[in-house]
Amino acid sequence: MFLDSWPVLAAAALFILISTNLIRRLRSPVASIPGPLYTKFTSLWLMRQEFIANRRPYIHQLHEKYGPVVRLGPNEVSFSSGEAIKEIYASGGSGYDKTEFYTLFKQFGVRTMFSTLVKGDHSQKKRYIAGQYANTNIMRPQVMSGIQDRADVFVQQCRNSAGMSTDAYVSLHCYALDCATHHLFHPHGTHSLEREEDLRLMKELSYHNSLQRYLCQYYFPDIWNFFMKFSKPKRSPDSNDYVLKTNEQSDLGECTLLHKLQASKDFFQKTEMAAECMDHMAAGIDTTGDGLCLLMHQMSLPESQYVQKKLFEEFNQEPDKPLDELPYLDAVVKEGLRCFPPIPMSQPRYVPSGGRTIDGYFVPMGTIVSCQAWTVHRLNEAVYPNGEKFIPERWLEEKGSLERNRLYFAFSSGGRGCTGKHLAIAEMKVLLKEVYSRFTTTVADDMVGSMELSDQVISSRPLDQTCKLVFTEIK
Ligand code: HEM
Repeated sequence: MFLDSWPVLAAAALFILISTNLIRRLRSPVASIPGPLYTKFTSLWLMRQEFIANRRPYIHQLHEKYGPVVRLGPNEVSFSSGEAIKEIYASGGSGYDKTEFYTLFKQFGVRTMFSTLVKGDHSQKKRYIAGQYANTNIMRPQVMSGIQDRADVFVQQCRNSAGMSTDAYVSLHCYALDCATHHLFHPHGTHSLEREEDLRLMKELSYHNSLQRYLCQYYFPDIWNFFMKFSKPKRSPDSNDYVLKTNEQSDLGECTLLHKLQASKDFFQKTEMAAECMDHMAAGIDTTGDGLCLLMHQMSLPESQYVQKKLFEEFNQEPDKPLDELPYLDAVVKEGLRCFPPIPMSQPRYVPSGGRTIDGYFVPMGTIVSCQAWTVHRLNEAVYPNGEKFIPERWLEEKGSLERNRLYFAFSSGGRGCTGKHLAIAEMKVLLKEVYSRFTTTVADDMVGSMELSDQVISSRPLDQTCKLVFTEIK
């Protein structure tokens, strides 16, 4: 009797399960947030967009259609207002906890400051690390002279290739790697602008295609771990070796990160030190390299040639003025990172217990919420009019300055914002000053590669990873 009716019972059980699930989703406060109907029931479409590297443009389109708050799935919401940024990323100092997405960024199997999920654990690590990245430390001669030396090499290479087509994508990523490793490991930093063996590290770190692999690891961890038992491909083996060997050195400059970590060895185990350094090396190369590359490409287009002239005038008027007292240079760097944020994608966080009201909507505990710089910087017309356009002058206007800076999300916001911000800005300003006080740049005739953004796991890079420019010396 029972055997006869089991298919009916199974179907009934399945029906009850699906309908309770549907009712739960429809009753959730997330269901009343604007968004496509299907996102009330499933995240599958979002997942598909991620696998085809289209998450950022997809979310941007949804914001264009539905406004500043958009439901992405039954358990995920995207925001784009300043109010939401403040709540998600800065409430209580460092905002909400990170999601498991950041587990993907473990190094040598351990959590770094970046991949630590919970507030308390993060702030303990940050206490030891943040000081080395404070502006006062970055401005010290030991750090700045290392950046200056690398910029001098870059300029020498521009001189050697003046008038010819040069791939600035390669040299700018080398510059970013060399500056970051100088700050991490001086005197054991890389010289990839000059040395072939260091150039290999830059290529290994910058020319990878791992988006789908990371996503499989994130969405299907059990299957991933099962297959990894049989084959464990080593991520960036040369870079790992370099970091592990350098971590054995004991003659490090006192401004370096590794010096500070070694002095805090009661807190950091050896593997943790290496993981932290590896993470900062990776964080420092593509971000600054891509940021500079996208900016210099934009400045080399015919419509932005005037920006180069204005920079040249600023540099020439008072050649010895400190970098942080050059308002137009500051405006150019800010506008470059506003238009082309190297981390333009969502930075996911969990709504804490009790739920929160964000931008007027109640969002229950455990919902994944995020903002993406690409949308924040483009769809807030009142703060950034003509948001699609590269207009450095907007940053010079007194009116609206507070709002512009408040909404600026290139380095994220709050206690979990970019630790390397001052280092990155110093690198960018030194290089732009050295280049544009001597050269003009134009896009080379043989530049056929696309500069469209190609999304990786959290960062984006120029699609074809090439940017051919011509450097012409100013007589
Ligand atoms: C233009 C260059 C850069 C940009 C636009 C940038 C942007 C960002 C952003 C948006 C975050 C937060 C990401 C998230 O929460 O998901 C972040 C975090 C971080 N960045 Fe950067 N970054 C840059 C350069 C650097 C450099 C040069 C370093 C170090 C050498 C660095 C080290 C870090 C670290 C360690 C974190 C984690 C901070 C924490 O969790 O407390 N970044 N960066």
